[in-house]
Amino acid sequence: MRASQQDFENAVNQVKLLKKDPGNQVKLQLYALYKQATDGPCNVSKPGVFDLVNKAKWEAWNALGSLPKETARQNYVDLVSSLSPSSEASNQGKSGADVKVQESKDIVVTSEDGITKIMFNRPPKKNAITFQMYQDIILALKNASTDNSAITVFTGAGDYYCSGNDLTNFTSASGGMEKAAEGGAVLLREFVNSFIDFPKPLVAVVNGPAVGISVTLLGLFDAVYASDKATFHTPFSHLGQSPEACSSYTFPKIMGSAKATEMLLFGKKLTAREACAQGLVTEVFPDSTFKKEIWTRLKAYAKLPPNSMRISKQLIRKNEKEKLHAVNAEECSTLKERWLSEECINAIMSFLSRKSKL
Ligand SMILES: CCCC/C=C/CC(=O)SCCNC(=O)CCNC(=O)[C@H](O)C(C)(C)COP(=O)(O)OP(=O)(O)OC[C@H]1O[C@@H](n2cnc3c(N)ncnc32)[C@H](O)[C@@H]1OP(=O)(O)O
Repeated sequence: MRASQQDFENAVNQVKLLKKDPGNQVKLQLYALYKQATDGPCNVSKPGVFDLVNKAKWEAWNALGSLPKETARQNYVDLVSSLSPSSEASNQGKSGADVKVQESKDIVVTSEDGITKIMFNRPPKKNAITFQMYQDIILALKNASTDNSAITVFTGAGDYYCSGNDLTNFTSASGGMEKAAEGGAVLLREFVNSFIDFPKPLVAVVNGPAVGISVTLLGLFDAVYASDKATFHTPFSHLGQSPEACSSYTFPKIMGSAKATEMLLFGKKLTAREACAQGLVTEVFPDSTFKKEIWTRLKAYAKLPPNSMRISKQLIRKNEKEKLHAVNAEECSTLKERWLSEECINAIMSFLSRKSKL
């Protein structure tokens, strides 16, 4: 539900009652969202180089670009609610530990050391993504885009990074396959849009095998670090499906069309080192030292000036955004048809009756 003007005014009053100083980064974000929600895009000239405080405020406001007033109002309300007395109280006494910022069973979101971590947490099902998890991730990314972290990281709990879409999503949905396919396409489009538009550095820490949509999404990440135990598998033809998450565009661009064809059409599974050689993965680490090395590195990256990283990402992504949104829309409408095809229904039934495994 969208935040009303009254919700916004309540949030403005709530900020004045905060017992704990939320820190400069959050205060700047609150200021920027407030100005955007009330005055719209930044319309004043940049303060001089020695006017440090006003310059930082101006930069935070200006970084919001043409964000609509209603979205800024909503983000302000969400940010304040994450700082509310109840979350203040629950965060107390937890220094040194990850602070949980979103309650959800299968997606765990924590924030510490300038890093918001979003973890697939369904190890008994190899972290397969349910409809609820797609929604939880959309919310987690929305919150992470305005929280006080510098970078956002995805990883998986247990031995898998993620086994892709939960293949029971369609068969267990009420209202029949057609309705489920229609709803699935709308959800998928919104889900992928939230990756296309995510404003901060987005990093994947791929701890183990990755399948389907958890692989295709990597083309929208800014960096991908993998354990040497990770594998990358997109068996869309085996499943009677077609590529998603803009991979029909990003994969040929990243690895060339011949290599992308082997993955997206023929379902060739890549090792971490092969994926690195194709440019899908940034760097591979031995599994024994993976976690230690990667978190040390990410904590150092998270100390870099956050506005600078965000602005650089914006420059890199700016010219691609329109194209990515168009590709996403087309892939989703193609998939909606595919999910109703005999090829796809047979493949899912076959998996569910345990006749087939990847
Ligand atoms: C609405 C948006 C839609 C977006 C569309 C995206 C497309 C895709 O993501 S396509 C990719 C879909 N994923 C798969 O096809 C993977 C299917 N799973 C497997 O082939 C195997 O489970 C595995 C190779 C991942 C692991 O094999 P392993 O022998 O090690 O373990 P299992 O005993 O098979 O798995 C344990 C447990 O987990 C369940 N499970 C694993 N993956 C999925 C899945 N994707 N969907 C549903 N359930 C999954 C598996 O059934 C087992 O459950 P039980 O213990 O209850 O039998």
